[in-house]
Amino acid sequence: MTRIVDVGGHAPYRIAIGDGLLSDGAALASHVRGRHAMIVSDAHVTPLYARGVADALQAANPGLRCMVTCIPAGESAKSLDRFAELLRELADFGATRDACVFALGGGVVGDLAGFAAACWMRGIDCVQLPTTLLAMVDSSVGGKTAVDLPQGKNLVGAFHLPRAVFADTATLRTLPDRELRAGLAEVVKYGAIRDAAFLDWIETHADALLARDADTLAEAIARSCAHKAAIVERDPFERGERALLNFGHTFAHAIETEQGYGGLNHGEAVAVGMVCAARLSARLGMAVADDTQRLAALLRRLGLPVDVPAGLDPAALVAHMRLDKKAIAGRLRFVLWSGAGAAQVVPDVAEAEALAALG
Ligand SMILES: O=C(O)C(=O)C[C@@H](O)[C@H](O)[C@H](O)COP(=O)(O)O
Ligand SMILES: [Zn+2]
Repeated sequence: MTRIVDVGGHAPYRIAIGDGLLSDGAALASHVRGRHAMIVSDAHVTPLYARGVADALQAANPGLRCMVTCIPAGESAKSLDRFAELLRELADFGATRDACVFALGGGVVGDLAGFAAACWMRGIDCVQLPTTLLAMVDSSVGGKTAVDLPQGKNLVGAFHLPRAVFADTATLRTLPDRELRAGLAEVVKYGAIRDAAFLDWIETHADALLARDADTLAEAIARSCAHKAAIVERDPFERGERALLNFGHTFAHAIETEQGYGGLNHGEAVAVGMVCAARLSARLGMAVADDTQRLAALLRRLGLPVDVPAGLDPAALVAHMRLDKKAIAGRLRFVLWSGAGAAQVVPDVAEAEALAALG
């Protein structure tokens, strides 16, 4: 069974979630307007799925020229250097404005390939083919594309909506456990910020999610995508409510940056960040400490970290937070929590409070 989530707005597109979608060459090829398809993938995913996608595309459209380009696995590939390399490859490939980039992989591939598609000839089509849970429930949807700088995560990027998203849930069978858990952190985020019943559901289904029960995972993906779609179609450029999707991310990005993108992965950092944000909310009187305990307990149960890694300099973390994209006029803004299902953006949080929330 394929689940569909439609994302409305000025350039609507469809998210398809189901088993075997990467083999559906006709569906994939229907999004290619011209003759060039570049499949961008990483060193883990390329050997598993890239040839299959290229063959499926070519079988559906024999006139198509397909190329596969492979980037190193891991967050450090989300760099300006890799970005420039992809642009050079698009040039060598002779990609014209009707070319299509297929981003086959996790969040790093999606963000990097999406950014290259956003910039090549001022914007070409991009189809997202997420192969990690995190990319399926979050990064492949909504059009945020970016690379990191040593000074901060996702600091250079563009909003560039995908033409379509195909989440082939068969790929989750080969996903390392750590990556599965990272994706669950973003799933928990949706329950935390806007759906108390979904948070209950995650608690009830935690074991099934960890055991990769196919139906339970597909339901979690579809419900997460529906939440994200509802927000990004109303606020594609993060002028308002989209910032709620950044719950936990001010702390998370600071940790990822301070660790040089080689420590916690994004989902793990978001887990820690959400607990810090919940603690901060309790300190500011918005939430009760029990809610923080409940969130931390669920994340722990899902195998995620909840404490800031030892040895990180709190002052350095706060310095990174000042370059957060939500900050205004140098003042810290956080997405804070009022308990299950409710969050809001709070401007001008005192540095001392942010420091204390690190735990
Ligand atoms: O789509 C969004 O909006 C989000 O904030 C979702 C986040 O989970 C995601 O990590 C996003 O890439 C963070 O964006 P940033 O603007 O904080 O760099
Ligand atoms: Zn995130």
